Amino acid sequence: MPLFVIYNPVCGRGEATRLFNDTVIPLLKEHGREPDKVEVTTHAGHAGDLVIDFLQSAKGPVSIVLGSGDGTLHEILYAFQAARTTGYIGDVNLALVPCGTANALYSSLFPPQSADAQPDVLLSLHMLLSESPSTRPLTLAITSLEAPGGDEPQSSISAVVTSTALHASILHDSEALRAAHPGIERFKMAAQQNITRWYSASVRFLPPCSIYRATDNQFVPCDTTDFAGPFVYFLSTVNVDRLEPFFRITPLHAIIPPPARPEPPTLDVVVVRPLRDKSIHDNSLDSREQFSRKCMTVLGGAYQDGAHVKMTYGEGDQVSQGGGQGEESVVEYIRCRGWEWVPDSADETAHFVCADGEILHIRPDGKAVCTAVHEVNGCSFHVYA
Ligand SMILES: Nc1ncnc2c1ncn2[C@@H]1O[C@H](COP(=O)(O)OP(=O)(O)OP(=O)(O)O)[C@@H](O)[C@H]1O
Repeated sequence: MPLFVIYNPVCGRGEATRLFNDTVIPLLKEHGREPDKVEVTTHAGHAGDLVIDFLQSAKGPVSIVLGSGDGTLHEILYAFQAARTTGYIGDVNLALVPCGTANALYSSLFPPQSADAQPDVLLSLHMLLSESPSTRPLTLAITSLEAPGGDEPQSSISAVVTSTALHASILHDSEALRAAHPGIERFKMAAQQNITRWYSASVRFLPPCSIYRATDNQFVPCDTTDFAGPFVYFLSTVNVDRLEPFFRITPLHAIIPPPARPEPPTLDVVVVRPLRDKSIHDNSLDSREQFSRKCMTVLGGAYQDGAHVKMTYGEGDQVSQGGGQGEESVVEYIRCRGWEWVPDSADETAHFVCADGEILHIRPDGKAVCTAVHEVNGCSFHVYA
């Protein structure tokens, strides 16, 4: 199978060049796998062009060793989506070498054992080099931004996360902090800036659609697929149970995995709506500050191995950890084929959508429609794991 090696020299802490020259390429050669091509990205968007160029010369399935974070993978998928016809129909098999900041996909496939242990970044590559390599198919999420006026919708694609509300605002604001804070602390700083904000929008989930019931630890059919706002948190993932090695925001993806192909692909969605809290009666600053404290506790549960999915509204200001019978869960955890997010025209910040770190803007009176798919333009993606 043709082998392409590509890495982003500036992602994460800028260590990919050393890792590839000292370790990855020598390891491939030791195993008799001389790459057909080795490329280094030189600018944003370059990875997509390089991969499409390589595939145009390939006849069948290819293997790609990708040294990057999730953003570079997003660019490759985006290039496939934008190209419409790449001339290539087949499988792309990726060996991920995590070099980025968050590495959500890699750390979901290979969860770290402890925060102290140095992560092994070569596990996907070792699988490619093993005698019987196995791969897992990726589900992709296509987001279309539709607006009145008949213009062709703008669209994007994710292999990790598609979000609105707090998470999209955090990603939007954290870009401005990237130069001064290259590590993941910039996400926490941006979270502080946005934690009291509520987002006015309505949502429709696309079937099949089920909701997690913590009391008996299973998904059950949704009573309704229409959710009214305001929202604090609205985030969907594919392929991952975490966005950082220890931020396990959609843990059920791993604990109760979605059905395998040929079943329709699904997204896992985490929703927090403040007006479900019986102690909140209005959207005054006091109420938003009161709710923000609960929200921090609940989202902090993602750092405790995904404990947030079982948290319930307790007495007054309290959030209960385990959740008692009859207590309302704070998080609504939905598994569905897709969703439509319709922001209120007056709420500017509700118009941001994040697709694997790329920030999209819903146009006035428009909406975002996100749908899970198995392939893009005749091509399906797999990762060695
Ligand atoms: N040579 C380059 N110079 C500047 N930017 C580049 C270059 N090559 C790629 N890029 C850009 O770097 C961005 C960041 O890369 P990537 O997302 O892979 O890493 P990250 O942001 O550090 O990690 P993560 O996405 O896991 O948080 C990509 O979106 C890409 O556009």
